[in-house]
Amino acid sequence: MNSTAQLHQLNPNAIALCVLGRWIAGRQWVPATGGNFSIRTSENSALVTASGKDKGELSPQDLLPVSWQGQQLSCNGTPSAETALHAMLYQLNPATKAVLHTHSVQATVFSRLINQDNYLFAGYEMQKAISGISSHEQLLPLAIFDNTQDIPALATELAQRWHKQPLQYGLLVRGHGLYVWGNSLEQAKRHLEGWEFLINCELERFKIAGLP
Ligand SMILES: CSC[C@@H](O)[C@@H](O)C(=O)COP(=O)(O)O
Ligand SMILES: [Zn+2]
Repeated sequence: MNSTAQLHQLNPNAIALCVLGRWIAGRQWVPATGGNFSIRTSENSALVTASGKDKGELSPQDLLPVSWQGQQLSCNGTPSAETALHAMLYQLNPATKAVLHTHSVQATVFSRLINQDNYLFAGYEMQKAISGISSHEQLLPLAIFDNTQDIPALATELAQRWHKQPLQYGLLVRGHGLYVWGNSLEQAKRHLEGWEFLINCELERFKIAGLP
């Protein structure tokens, strides 16, 4: 490992991200090496989890320095297979400091029950867990994208949709999982819990009231 990589991994946020990974894994949201995480280190770089790692057992050396120029990524190692989506989220909003991707059963099932490319949450106090939302009466959209193994294509689609309407700190990939982000690691964690809570509420409601 070169000295720049070692310096990045001494970043206190790198340790905080490893700790958060254990917390997320404890909720069964990253089974079987699923999911990936990153924290921004500069305008055009981030530490990204190495591909194929158990995200509940990360140590700082599992966070790889990645930099980007548009869709061009560079890294001395094999970062997450979904790094292009992280890089796109950082490029779409310079304030974004952390990105978390999870594979909870609930988010995965919910994403398969919704055929539209957006689902509107309304009426939940917990919508206020998402930054910018101040009332349960405010509509809160969650964007849903079809899954693909072509992650650069998904990143391009994300950018196209974002330019029409910026997303609200979360998106679902159908049959795959949830992405959340935030202006700090703590905010990204709050968005993760918030979106998971809202998705669970709607799933419970569908069981009683039927699908929308
Ligand atoms: C367990 S397969 C899941 C992967 O295909 C992918 O969706 C994922 O989230 C983890 O990939 P990774 O390359 O480890 O970041
Ligand atoms: Zn994934």
